[in-house]
Amino acid sequence: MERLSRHFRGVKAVDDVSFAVAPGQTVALVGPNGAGKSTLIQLLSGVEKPSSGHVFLDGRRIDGLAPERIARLGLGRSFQTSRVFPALSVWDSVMLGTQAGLLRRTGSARLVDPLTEIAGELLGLPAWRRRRAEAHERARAALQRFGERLWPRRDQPAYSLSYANRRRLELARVLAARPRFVLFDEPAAGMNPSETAELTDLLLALRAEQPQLGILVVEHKLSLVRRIAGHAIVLNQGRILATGTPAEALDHPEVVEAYLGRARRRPVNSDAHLG
Ligand SMILES: Nc1ncnc2c1ncn2[C@@H]1O[C@H](COP(=O)(O)OP(=O)(O)OP(=O)(O)O)[C@@H](O)[C@H]1O
Repeated sequence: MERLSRHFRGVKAVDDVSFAVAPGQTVALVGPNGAGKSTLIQLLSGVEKPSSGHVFLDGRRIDGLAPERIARLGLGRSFQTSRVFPALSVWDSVMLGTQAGLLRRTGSARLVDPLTEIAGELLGLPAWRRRRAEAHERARAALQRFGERLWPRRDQPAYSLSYANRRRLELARVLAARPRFVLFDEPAAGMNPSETAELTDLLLALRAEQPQLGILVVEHKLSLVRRIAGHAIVLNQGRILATGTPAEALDHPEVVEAYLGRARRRPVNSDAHLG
């Protein structure tokens, strides 16, 4: 993103921010409440439009595009609160997630064309059967990534899942699209320390399996940030306050002074909560 800003009636939520995430890089975005992290994710995923500045994906400007178009170009995102429909089954929720990835390949202009879908299903067209088999495979892989957490519950409605499993389902939905870049908005929010450690291991495994995946993760839990991110960016009042390795950025004197006063008195590897 280049000189990206978003102002809301005088509030500079994001103010002249520029940085890049390369394929294979994991970047953490941290900062206190109200720093502008969520607004930045909204801008990158097309939900909000910038007041000024640009967003590029593979050198192509995407800041004017609709969110579903951006998703189809290979930029997936999770939401702070799960976006899966409560009444849908776990399986159907993840099947929905497969659509962006499959349509990216076919280049279809629409997310789902209902008439084609119905005709394909009724007639059992070969192309439709292939696409469906591929969607099944992606959904299965995305759910099984979470071990026994989601797969045995695939026929249950999403509302019956525990809180942590609903968060996992949100990530499975994103990963089922096989994005090339992902934006994770507080994936560990509300998780206890052992759930957070499990999620950290899962993200490390994901990175090992997909070494070209670019990840931008907003997270308050510094234990996760320190383990998975190669690079950290600290935002404060919409602007970049510090960047570097997580150790450099988080231990930067200004950051420590402003936000980690409490955490500094705790062991360094504690699950300090920034903000
Ligand atoms: N739609 C909006 N209208 C007006 N102000 C907004 C809007 N969205 C965000 N803001 C303001 O922009 C600033 C940045 O908010 P944002 O939610 O991006 O911060 P954040 O770093 O994600 O915080 P948190 O960690 O609490 O999620 C805040 O002052 C917020 O009140």
